[in-house]
Amino acid sequence: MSAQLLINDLVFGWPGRPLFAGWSSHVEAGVTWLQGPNGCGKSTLLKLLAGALPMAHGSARLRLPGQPEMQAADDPLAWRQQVVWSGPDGPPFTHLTAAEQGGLLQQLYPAFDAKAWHAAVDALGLWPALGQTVAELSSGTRRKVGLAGALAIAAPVLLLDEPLAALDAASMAYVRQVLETELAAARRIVLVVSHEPVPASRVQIIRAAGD
Ligand SMILES: Nc1ncnc2c1ncn2[C@@H]1O[C@H](COP(=O)(O)OP(=O)(O)OP(=O)(O)O)[C@@H](O)[C@H]1O
Repeated sequence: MSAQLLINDLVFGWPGRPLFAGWSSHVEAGVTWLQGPNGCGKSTLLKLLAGALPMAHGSARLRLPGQPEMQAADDPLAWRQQVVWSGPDGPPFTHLTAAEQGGLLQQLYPAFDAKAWHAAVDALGLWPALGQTVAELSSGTRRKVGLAGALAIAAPVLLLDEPLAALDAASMAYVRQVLETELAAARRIVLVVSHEPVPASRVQIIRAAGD
């Protein structure tokens, strides 16, 4: 059995904007590309799955080979160590340098892989940025620091929100190559929200409730 993410009866909306009204899905290992019109709730869905937003109702469960099933709500810390999210704004602690971000992730995530961090830093051209605080970096470089961190954690679930947006051509090619590798390995679950084409095993279309 490979990794499986099961979303059951998800209900969530923002005030005046219902998004999910009892939505269920079953995500297998491999790269799944989430598509849908602007504002349908793709980014919100990734935040819900990351545990950064509470569901109004429903559940997210993770099945990993040889391990007991986990539920997001049961142990939020354990969930976050298995489910890594990278958003378009870069890492949250902007007073830390890019190098310190790597150090922080190493302490937080047992699955942090220092070699993969250095490979991502190299490929994304981040060496000159390592000594600067995230707040001092351009928005594109900030995103790259967040992305390098997420790609360095060998967690069973990786959630990428617009990983290609605002990247230079070389960095885009690197992210696509990482996704190709994930596709070939198909060992973990990678969910990607992107308006740019990404290599993927399957596409899932999202529509907001009521649209
Ligand atoms: N923090 C928030 N507070 C209130 N409403 C929000 C918040 N975040 C998102 N929304 C609303 O929820 C809806 C879905 O937003 P979301 O960013 O998840 O959509 P999306 O499908 O990722 O859109 P896009 O393709 O434009 O990036 C939008 O109508 C948005 O305005």
